[in-house]
Amino acid sequence: MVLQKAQQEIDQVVGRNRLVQESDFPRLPYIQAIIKESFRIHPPIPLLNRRALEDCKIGNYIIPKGTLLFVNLWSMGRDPKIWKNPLEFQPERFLSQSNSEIDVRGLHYQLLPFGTGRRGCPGLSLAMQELPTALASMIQCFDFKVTSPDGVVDMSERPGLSSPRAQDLVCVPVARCAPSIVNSDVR
Ligand code: HEM
Repeated sequence: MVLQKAQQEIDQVVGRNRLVQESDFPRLPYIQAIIKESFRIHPPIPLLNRRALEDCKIGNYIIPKGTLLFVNLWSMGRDPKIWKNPLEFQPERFLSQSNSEIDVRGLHYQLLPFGTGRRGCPGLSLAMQELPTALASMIQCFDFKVTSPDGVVDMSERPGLSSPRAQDLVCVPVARCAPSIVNSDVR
């Protein structure tokens, strides 16, 4: 299970006596893979758009000047021509030799959660500095008990600018570390 594997990684690298911190991130490849896999299957911004400034040809398509183009990140993330078992949440795919080089900085076109080029997201560095630590500390400190009767998290989405969930996620965080680690020395 993904959550247990992530907890194991954090327990091995950081332990439970101090809170995970930014400098731990390079030693937490599974957490990095979870973030990429989440971006692949649930891109926070599912469509990029561009307007063609001049006539151009992309593949076999003639794009006339002025055309509004949409890049559908959501469907690229679920395309079986690009990803094996695309509908399965498998962070391990980013640890395999063939995919381990793929990052989110706009150079690998199969995974563009922050867009790419001159209009790519200027908040990328801030987001990628904060996100891993926020996610890793939640995983380190809590188990998450799902409250639905069947124990399954419904990941379906409804239409919307930022891939909103169809059903709210309701779960109960259960502490797995002593509260004192929040005040532990940062080394
Ligand atoms: C997980 C976090 C984030 C994701 C997934 C994300 C994603 C994106 C995407 C896909 C775009 C469009 C890029 C393109 O068209 O090529 C964008 C644009 C933008 N983002 Fe983010 N973003 C995130 C966080 C942030 C943060 C933290 C900031 C600011 C502190 C920010 C500020 C902006 C701005 C100002 C633009 C418009 C850039 C332009 O049009 O030139 N974003 N973002």
